[in-house]
Amino acid sequence: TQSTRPQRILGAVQRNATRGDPRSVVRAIDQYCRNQEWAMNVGDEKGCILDSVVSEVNPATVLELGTYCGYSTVRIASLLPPHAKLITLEFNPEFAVIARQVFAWAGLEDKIQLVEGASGDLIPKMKEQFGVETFDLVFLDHWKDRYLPDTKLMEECGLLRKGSVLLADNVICPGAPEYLEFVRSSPRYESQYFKSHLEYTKVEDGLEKSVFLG
Ligand SMILES: O=C(NC/C=C/[C@H]1O[C@@H](n2cnc3cncnc32)[C@H](O)[C@@H]1O)c1cc([N+](=O)[O-])cc(O)c1O
Ligand SMILES: [Mg+2]
Repeated sequence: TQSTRPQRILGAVQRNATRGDPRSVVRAIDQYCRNQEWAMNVGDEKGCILDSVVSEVNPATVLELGTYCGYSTVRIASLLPPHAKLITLEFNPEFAVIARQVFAWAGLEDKIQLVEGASGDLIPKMKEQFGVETFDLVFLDHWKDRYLPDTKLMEECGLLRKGSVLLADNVICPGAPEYLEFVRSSPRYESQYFKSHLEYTKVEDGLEKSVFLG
């Protein structure tokens, strides 16, 4: 039977990456998606911006919305301090199965908690079910029309504190216009645009970093 794109990405990791070496997993996925088959990973160019924001924030608690194959999850987790926690939400069970194997190959299972379900349902349960107070960093990379409603939901659920950083992928392509308008005009956020390119292409895209001011 025909394999799926996530299955082929996992195959590229298992063939080309070194077990327990997260950076080799990231490199294997980038090489496969640049040379063989495009996929919606944040990619190597925007990934460097992601790395710099993660290093600057040095978060103890991270929330990722939209795991897909786990490329950005591995990229973030590989930079976290020893006792930091990364929770990633994914509602497609097939993608979750692949992502868990990618985390295992990278040797990062202990740092990453993948929770299967829809962000809109899971965000209100974060405190009670997952013992989270607030998130130091949130990486938004799920359906673009969910960025704004989920941000408002995180605020309402008290999951953001003064200084929490939201980092959103694809604010230009495919685009998240309502989200961008909100974080750039709201007095409760200090926003900054990092211009880059859509993964593995020359098309403009970028990341928007928004600090919650409380
Ligand atoms: O569409 C894009 N991303 C959507 C990502 C979606 C991923 O997040 C999950 N998800 C969605 N809502 C969810 C709610 N809750 C949990 N998981 C969820 C989906 O099951 C998928 O694994 C995209 C598209 C392009 N592009 O060039 O077309 C480029 C990119 O970088 C992209 O990120
Ligand atoms: Mg993306």
